[in-house]
Amino acid sequence: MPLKAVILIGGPQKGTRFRPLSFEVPKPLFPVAGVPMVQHHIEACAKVPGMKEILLMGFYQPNEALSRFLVSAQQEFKVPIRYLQEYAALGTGGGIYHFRDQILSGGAEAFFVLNADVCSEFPLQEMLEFRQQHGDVHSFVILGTTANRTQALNYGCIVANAGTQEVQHYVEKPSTFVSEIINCGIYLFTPAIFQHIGEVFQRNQQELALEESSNGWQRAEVIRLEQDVFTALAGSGKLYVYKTDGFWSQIKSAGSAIYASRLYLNQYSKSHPERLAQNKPGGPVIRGNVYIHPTASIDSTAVLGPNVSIGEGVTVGAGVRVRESIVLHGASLHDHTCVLNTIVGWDSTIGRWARVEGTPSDPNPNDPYAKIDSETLFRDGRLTPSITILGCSVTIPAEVVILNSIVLPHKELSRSYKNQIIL
Ligand SMILES: Nc1nc2c(ncn2[C@@H]2O[C@H](COP(=O)(O)OP(=O)(O)O[C@H]3O[C@H](CO)[C@@H](O)[C@H](O)[C@@H]3O)[C@@H](O)[C@H]2O)c(=O)[nH]1
Repeated sequence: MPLKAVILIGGPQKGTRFRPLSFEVPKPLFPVAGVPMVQHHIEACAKVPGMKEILLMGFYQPNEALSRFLVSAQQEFKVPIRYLQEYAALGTGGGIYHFRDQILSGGAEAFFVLNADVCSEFPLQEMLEFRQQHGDVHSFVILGTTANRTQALNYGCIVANAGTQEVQHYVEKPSTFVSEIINCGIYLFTPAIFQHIGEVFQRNQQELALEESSNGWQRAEVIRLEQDVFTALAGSGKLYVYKTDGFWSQIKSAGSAIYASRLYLNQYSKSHPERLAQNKPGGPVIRGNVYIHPTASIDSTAVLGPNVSIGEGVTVGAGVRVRESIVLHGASLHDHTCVLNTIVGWDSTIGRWARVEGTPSDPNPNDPYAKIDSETLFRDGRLTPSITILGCSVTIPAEVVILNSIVLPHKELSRSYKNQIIL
């Protein structure tokens, strides 16, 4: 069956919780477990038999980093990959409606839509099989997972028929409890979805025609898949939920990128064992799952892991300790530095014996359904302790301690800092 996939990558003003990291590279290209965030999506889509094309859709200005990524991903996964740029943020449903002809070109009978800012096992084949078995082949499928009662409120909530899994109610980010089954932001649609989105478009247009406004047509094109389409489809016999027990997490904040890295590194032991560093004579000590880019230079007395990703051209000196961290390309960790729960930005330097440490925001390990909280930066007017982030080209002097801080790009620090945003 000819299939396509659309990955919703959003645009620049979103992803503010990702600052200062999103200054340098669009968030969808931020490396998670050693590869750009959306490469995990692309790899999963490319594996599905019949996948004809993968479309990245967003309102980023196409830039060199994005184009280079698309070219290399096409070669690696042997499937056409294109970027479709929205002229403005059209919402999660507006973009796919605007570009519907491109999505359906070549006779696609069904297509996946995936939010870029999630990490998952992407059980796409299972979603196809589920649709085959339940409902009819014309139905739409949402990937769902279980959350705890409080955290569910931060997601789209789904009430489904226990037998058929047909969606009966859909409420986006409800203010009171609706269901523990949440929307993972991964969907399987048929071309018929465009009739439903089209109805919303027409209604928007009629409503806006009554207002005096010159950009009415443009605003009618802004459509939210969740509130505008799913809520209306619930109970109509067309929308189903396929529940997964596989790993899944949102990637909203920088802290959740470290958590997502851990989930993907874990998966590598099955899917990409070659990407996991091994303990070798004369090599650094590896604890748990660690990714090291082949061009990185690591001293044999360094101790790395668990959950560490080391980028291209990074140098790690003698006696360095790194745990639960992402070190981006070109960074340099001088002898005996200690880096914990931190993202070290591109080309940053940490002086010898310095300690750079953050506080993890991991989900409660005693609750199997807990998700990571991508909380706001401030609570009660204070910076909440979270992972430490060094923007690109930051210089940390020798022998200082940087704790729970966010350092903006190109800063040269001269002393220790604790719980601060360093502008
Ligand atoms: N192309 C494009 N993409 C967009 C736009 N707006 C958002 N996106 C992309 O769509 C995805 C969803 O983003 P949000 O609109 O910020 O929603 P959310 O708070 O992440 O919630 C959504 O995802 C949850 C799962 O992670 C769901 O639980 C929830 O129901 C909803 O679908 C992200 O990958 C984002 O980049 C847009 O105008 N255009």
